[in-house]
Formats: sequence, C-alpha cells, structure tokens
Amino acid sequence: MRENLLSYTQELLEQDLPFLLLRQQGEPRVKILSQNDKKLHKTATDTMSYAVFSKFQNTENQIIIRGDVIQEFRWSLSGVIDTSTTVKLDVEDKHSHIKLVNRAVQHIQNSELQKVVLSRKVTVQQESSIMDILSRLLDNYPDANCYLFHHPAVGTWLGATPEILLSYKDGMVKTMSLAGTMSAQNKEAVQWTIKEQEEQELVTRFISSQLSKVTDQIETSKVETIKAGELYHLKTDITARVRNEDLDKCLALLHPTPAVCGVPRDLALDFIRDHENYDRSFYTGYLGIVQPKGQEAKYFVNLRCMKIEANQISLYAGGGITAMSDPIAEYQETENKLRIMSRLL
Ligand SMILES: C=C(O[C@@H]1C=C(C(=O)O)C=C[C@H]1O)C(=O)O
Repeated sequence: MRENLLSYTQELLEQDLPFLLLRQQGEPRVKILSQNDKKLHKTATDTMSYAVFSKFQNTENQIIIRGDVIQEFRWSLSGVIDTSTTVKLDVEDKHSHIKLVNRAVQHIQNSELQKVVLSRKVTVQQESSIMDILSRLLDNYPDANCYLFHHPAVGTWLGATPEILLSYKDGMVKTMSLAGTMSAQNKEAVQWTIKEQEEQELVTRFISSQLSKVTDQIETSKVETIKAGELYHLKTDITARVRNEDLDKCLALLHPTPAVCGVPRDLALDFIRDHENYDRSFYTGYLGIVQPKGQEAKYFVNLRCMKIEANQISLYAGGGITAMSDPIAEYQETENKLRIMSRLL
C-alpha cells in the first residue's frame, strides 16, 4: 500500500541506489526497477530487464539501470487533489522567453525552419520532502505516466508525462504525435486554431516519414483531443510493423520528434543550441523499461518534469513555435505547463 511504497522508495534513496519508479497511465500498480550497486552503465545486456534514461541530445550518454530487483506496489489514491502552490517566477525570465520566441518567429519567416520547440527552466527552493512530492505526483496524475528516476550519477528527476515516444510488443511499434496545447480550465468546447492543427500535423508527417525508413506498414489514427492534467493536446496514434532488430534504429529515427525539437530537425537543433541558453539535460529526453531480449519496450518523452538537486528544484516547460506563434501566448503556455509540476512542490 502507500506506506510500503514510500518506505521502499525512501530506503533506495537513502542507499543512493539507481532505480526507476514508474506508474503507467491508467494503471493502479507502481513498478520499481532497481540495481543492487551504484555502477554506471551506458549499455545493456539484453538478458535482463533494464531501465533507460536519456538526454535530449547526446543520447549515447544514456543511463542504464540493470533490473536486479523489480517490485510492484498498489497505490490507492487519497482522493485529495492538491492545488496549493504555484511557482513564483521572476519578470526577467518572462521577458527573455518572449524575446526568444520573437526571435524564432522571425527566423522561421526568413529561413527553411518551420517549427522549433523552445523551453525554459525555473529553479525554486525545495520546501517539501521527495516523499511528499512523490505522493502528490501519484495522487494528482493517475492519467499521466508518473515516474521517479534516481541515479547517483544523475540525481533525482520526477514527472508526469502524457507522451509515449515508442512502445514495442509482438513486432508492433506504437507511437504518437502530440502537439498543440490549450488550457482546460474554462471547460468550453475545444476550438483548435490552424496554428495548432498545422503544428501537430508536422509532427505526424515527420513520424510517418521516419518510420517509412524501416517499414512500409504504417497506420495513422484520426486526430483527437486528449486531456493531460489541466491541458488539452492534439494527438494522433501511429502504429507500424517493425522487426525486433530495427528497434534501436526506430528509436534513433524518432527521437527527438518535432513535438520537442522541430522541423527540419537539424535546423531546429541548431536554433535550440544557439538561442535557448540553458542545458535541457534529461528534459525532453526519454525514459522507459526494456524487457529481456528487447521483446517488449516502452519509452516515454520526459515532459512535465522536475529535477531535485541540493534542496533546489528545477522545473522545465516548452512549446512549439511556428510562423503563426504569438509570443505572449507561448509564454503563457509554458506557465500553464510549469503549473502542473509546481502544484506538487
Ligand atoms: C515541450 C513540451 O510539450 C510538448 C509540446 C507541445 C506543444 O507545443 O503544444 C505539446 C505537447 C508536448 O509534445 C512541454 O511540456 O514542456
């Protein structure tokens, strides 16, 4: 139950052992995969389950956690939705994000770049224990993929992501094109603008075209509106038949998708590197669990997340910029995304 999960997790943290705690969307059970020693692995042996934590860029520096012990816990929801805290942001940060978006819009209008995802990081003092933050995470977001990742070489990250990068089972890859964001607070009928529809369509087209390099059996669903916390997004499900040996290639073809990077990918990466002004690190990277011999795997995009380090907490959020973006609205979108994590603090 709740206490068992918390004391088990606390113990792993106190021993500073590598582990990934994961509760997938809609599942009552929380899985904790942990390694018995502090070794830093960059590659996996495929006879055991393992967890992966990868950065936005430099994916070869990914962290692997060997699944020496795998435990499952039930987490009964407390029914208490916490809406207390919001992050206090400084004005400088607001101005610099608006300036950054303005610059991107101009660049898009004058170059081949069509979309770039720009983000920011906000750091605040840690006031609650990790266990309190984890409890609120699991109570508040049963409909997201909630995780806590810890490794002595990386520190502690946690998040509630709505986005699957890739899941693989029985020769089928499932992925999604997720983009376009609207606040779900004022529960009116959702009206998407052309900007959001086109932005999401770019992601779908990119994913299909990348997957077509390893398979010609790809299926795309209709676009639907999904709710993630207090936000709505546009989503298309994409499934493809892929050979087991092409799985790693598939991952490399997909990541980073234009949901977190942009189109064309190389130009978007250049723009992010030259202008974003901070290191995303594992934010917009991916995390997941791979079963022995890679027969089954599931990777999530690391969004709606935070890093906890030396009593400080960094929150991360971004949004897709196109020629039609309104810089103030884009700033507000990052605020709305930051609120999802800040209410757990
Ligand atoms: C980049 C983030 O989210 C991504 C960007 C979105 C957008 O631009 O509308 C929507 C969902 C995510 O794919 C984030 O949450 O930080």
